[in-house]
Amino acid sequence: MLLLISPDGVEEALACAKAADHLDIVDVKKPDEGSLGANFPWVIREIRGAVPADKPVSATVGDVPYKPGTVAQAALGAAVSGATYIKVGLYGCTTPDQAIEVMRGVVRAVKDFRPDAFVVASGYADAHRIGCVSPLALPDIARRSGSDAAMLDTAIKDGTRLFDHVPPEACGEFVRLAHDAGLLAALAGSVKREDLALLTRIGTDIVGVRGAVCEGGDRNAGRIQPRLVAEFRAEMDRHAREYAATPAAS
Ligand SMILES: O=C[C@H](O)COP(=O)(O)O
Repeated sequence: MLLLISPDGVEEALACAKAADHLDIVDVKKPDEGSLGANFPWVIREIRGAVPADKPVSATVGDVPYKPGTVAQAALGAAVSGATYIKVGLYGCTTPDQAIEVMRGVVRAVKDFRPDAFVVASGYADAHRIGCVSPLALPDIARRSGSDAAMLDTAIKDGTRLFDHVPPEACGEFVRLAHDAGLLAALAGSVKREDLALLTRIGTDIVGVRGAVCEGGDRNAGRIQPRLVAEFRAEMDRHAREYAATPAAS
């Protein structure tokens, strides 16, 4: 399982750089603009320059409306700024067809510019609270749009977590559907260390985290701490080892 950490700017990206041995992807976002809030192009560029070259930089394009042209152009902006993982939160899409249309535009805009870029179609575990496409529709949306991964995060950061909205068995189904479609499965949403055993067992490819590696577990007031990133990673590795040793894993 890969560890994706979401700094809110250059200062926190430097904290990620200090913990670079313990994480896999640095995901630039602007949490005060929403769950997948987009940051400025110059911030993405500066972060690309600040983290080790072998660590991919991801950028969120926002909790986007159903406006395919607007979103495609924003996604290209993130790619031009140096992000090679482009994450789109399909907040304003109420049907799978709308979501596919948005993601097709993103895939074309990004891959015409950079064919090896990795496009992530993200929905929300708490879609029922905001009226967007349902979580289990995401793998098919990602497949039919030519995206590389399907993701779930939580839209409303009120202390509820991924598994509060999509129970582990349904997350397992999400992962299976993504894998059957040839995609990676990414899961996030106030994930804590105690969720790692289940996330490992269901075959999650990427876990996305912010709050759990911020001081006091506070994704807004706390700052990312390299020590907490290292501890989170150690816990991931422990679960990976334990799971690999169980008969179910073979
Ligand atoms: O992409 C991952 C998100 O930043 C998760 O943030 P969170 O762990 O605070 O919910």
